[in-house]
Amino acid sequence: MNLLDKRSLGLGLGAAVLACAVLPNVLSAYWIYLAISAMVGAVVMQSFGVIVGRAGVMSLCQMSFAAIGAWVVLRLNVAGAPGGLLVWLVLGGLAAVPVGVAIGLPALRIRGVNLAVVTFGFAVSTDIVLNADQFPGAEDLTMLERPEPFTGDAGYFVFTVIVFTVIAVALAALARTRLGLSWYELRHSERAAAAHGVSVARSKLAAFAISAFIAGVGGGLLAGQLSLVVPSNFAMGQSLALFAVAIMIGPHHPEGAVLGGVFGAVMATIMEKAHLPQDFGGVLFGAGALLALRGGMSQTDLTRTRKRERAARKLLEDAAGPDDALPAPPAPPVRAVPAAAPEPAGERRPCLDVRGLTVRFGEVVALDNVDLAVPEGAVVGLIGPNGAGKSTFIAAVTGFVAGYGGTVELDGRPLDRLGPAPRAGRGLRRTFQTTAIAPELTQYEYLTMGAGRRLPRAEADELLEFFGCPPGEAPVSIVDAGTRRLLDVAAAIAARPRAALLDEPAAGQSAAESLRFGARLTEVPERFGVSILLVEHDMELVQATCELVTVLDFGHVIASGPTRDVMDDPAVRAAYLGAADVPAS
Ligand SMILES: Nc1ncnc2c1ncn2[C@@H]1O[C@H](COP(=O)(O)OP(=O)(O)OP(=O)(O)O)[C@@H](O)[C@H]1O
Repeated sequence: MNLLDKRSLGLGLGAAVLACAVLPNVLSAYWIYLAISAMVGAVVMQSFGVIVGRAGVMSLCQMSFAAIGAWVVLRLNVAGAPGGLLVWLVLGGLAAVPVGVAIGLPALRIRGVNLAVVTFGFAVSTDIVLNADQFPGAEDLTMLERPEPFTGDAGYFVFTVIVFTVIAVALAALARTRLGLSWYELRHSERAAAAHGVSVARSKLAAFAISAFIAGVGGGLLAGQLSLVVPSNFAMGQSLALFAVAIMIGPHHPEGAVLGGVFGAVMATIMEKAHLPQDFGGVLFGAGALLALRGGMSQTDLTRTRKRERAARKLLEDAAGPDDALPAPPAPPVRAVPAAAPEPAGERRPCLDVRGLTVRFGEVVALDNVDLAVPEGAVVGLIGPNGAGKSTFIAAVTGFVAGYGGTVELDGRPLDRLGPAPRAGRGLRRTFQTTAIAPELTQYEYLTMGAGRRLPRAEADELLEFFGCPPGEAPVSIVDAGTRRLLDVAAAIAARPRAALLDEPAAGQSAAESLRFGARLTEVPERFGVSILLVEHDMELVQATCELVTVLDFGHVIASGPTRDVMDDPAVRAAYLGAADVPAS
């Protein structure tokens, strides 16, 4: 846990203790009631924080999950079930989970506005069902028994703060796990998450399940507050308004969840005092959400990211000394061939073996019967003009193209029936031409994500230094585009795959940086045990780095073999490189 996280946790726990000690003694009964409403709202906000704030999924039915939790708690109360409110809250949350998973299933195929429509449809259906009957206990006015010593309103406020804090601590711990980090990745790019071996389906369903559980607990807490709840407590309009608050504030951070809860609780009072219709509050939330969407970040994300950036900049300045902005990365010597190559690459066992790869996009034949092998411990180049099929090759080999012809084998095992995440799990990693790294993550977190395991600091530091990236505490948001590509490569290598397929990793770098990167790349097989396929337009980099090269043109292999031979091939020079562009070999 870094210093900022520790400080945030300490501050949060301190604030919770202070709120419990002070507020019940200074607030009037009316304001204590509102404070309970704010904390109940904050718990529901935490559920938005998981699904909307972290996973970036547009869910408009969180109040429906809350209604399930409330219903279960009230039913257990009426039945006089053992355990009391605390146990009933957990059962209410658990009852919402299968429904959350069922609602999450369409999210595996659809996203964005279409998914929002599906979840809103569920909210509407729940509204209809709830209005058809009363909540348990409403008919004979059965009051809900709160647990000792939280029976009074002041005590119940403390109870809600405790529940909120327990969930906040659990979520903070979860945020540091692979699942928690994968939600941030999903929010920015499902493809990038899959390339890191994340099962997008499992990760999304887990987000729905956990957020439904928390919303169910929130609904149960509301039942504990009111005893007699009515369908309008969970109306679809509430889900919509709270969704807007979530987008605006960012309830995936505890302070955002509390702020959202407070807004929800006091907005009606503020509107009343301002002689405005209550629905006007929803309009304000909507306007705030639009502003946040335009800015690309919620308010709490913005505040936290700025704080992290300030701390990281200071770290960088301290590391660089007075004269340099960034520490100069060590420059390993340029070598054309890995030192440990025991025999020419062409004669070594292929680690990745692709045979007869054919990909069609409608009438376009992007790849036609392409053979390519990456020998164990080699750096192999794949070059060709724009549109030749290089990125398609990487996409198909790593499982991002459904229905290709030919075979892909890693260490002799066929991968053709597997999707991207299992292929990554088997040891086949890739990077993308356009990086989509979540800017909220630190570099350490991103490397952990890529590694797919707990990454010791020393190992992460070694990787970052090796690829010339800033210190690991630096958030991705302050890392420039060129360095992000290197970070992407470092994250792929962190997984220690058998082979990494790199799509133009040096794009946007100066000639000197590119050569320095190439020098590092030649060391990768020996140092990290990873064979490399390098797609590049920079011919100097390819010549300095690759033992073997394959040239594609219009989806066909026009040459393949040792780099020097291929570069000297008149057909290659004529068809692609243009003799003048090729440095003399
Ligand atoms: N999803 C797609 N749908 C339809 N056509 C596609 C798709 N992806 C790629 N293509 C086509 O396949 C061909 C190969 O494209 P690809 O992006 O693989 O080339 P490339 O060699 O990587 O080019 P560049 O160097 O510009 O990245 C092009 O004609 C392209 O228009």
